Amino acid sequence: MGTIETWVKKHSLLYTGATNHPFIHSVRDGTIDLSSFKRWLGQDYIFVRAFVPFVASVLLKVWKESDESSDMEVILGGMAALNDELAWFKKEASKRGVSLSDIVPHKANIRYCSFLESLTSTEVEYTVAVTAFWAIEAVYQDSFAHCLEEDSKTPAELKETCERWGNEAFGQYCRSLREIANRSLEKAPDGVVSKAEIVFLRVLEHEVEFWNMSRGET
Ligand SMILES: Cc1ncc(CNC=O)c(N)n1
Repeated sequence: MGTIETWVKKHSLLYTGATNHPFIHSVRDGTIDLSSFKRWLGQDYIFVRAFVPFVASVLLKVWKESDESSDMEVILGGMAALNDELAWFKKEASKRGVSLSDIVPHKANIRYCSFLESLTSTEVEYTVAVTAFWAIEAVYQDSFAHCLEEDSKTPAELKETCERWGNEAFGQYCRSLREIANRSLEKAPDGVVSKAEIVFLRVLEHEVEFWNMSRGET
């Protein structure tokens, strides 16, 4: 078992809080209201726009710090997928009558985006950044995969959204990121491993806050 799997077990309460949030339950059982979904959509578009430069910073670190050449391809693949994703947000927003240019970022979103920006610093080690990258992607994969399970009652018009992150290919990509993070953590000094664990926990907290915000609770 890798370090990441150990941390997911050790912090299972928080991990489950982020991946089995009431927002996701409401998608899964079909009780979500349209206003929450639209709020999530607009805010997540803003988040993803901040996520792109974060991934760019990970790409820079992989080039400078990683000794495994396949790492770059996985991260570059993730980056390329974000181009598609931004186009999807625009299409989805226009379909639902959400004007993306008028979205005001919520406080929880601003805090999360600032946290991402802090991780772009050259002072932040590749190991720490790639752990955060894995965690951010994994929370969405696990969350939306729940909405596609056999017994889920996800409304037909939300299936496409859930498939975006809940699909098997995205699951495989997350496992590749986890392997990359695990291998990097294995070689890292204790101080860096401790920092990565804290960053992992911060990501989970921000994700919980993001779902809370999407429910209109903050
Ligand atoms: C708040 C949040 N966390 C993770 C993701 C998934 N990564 C890229 O799309 C996302 N879109 N939004």
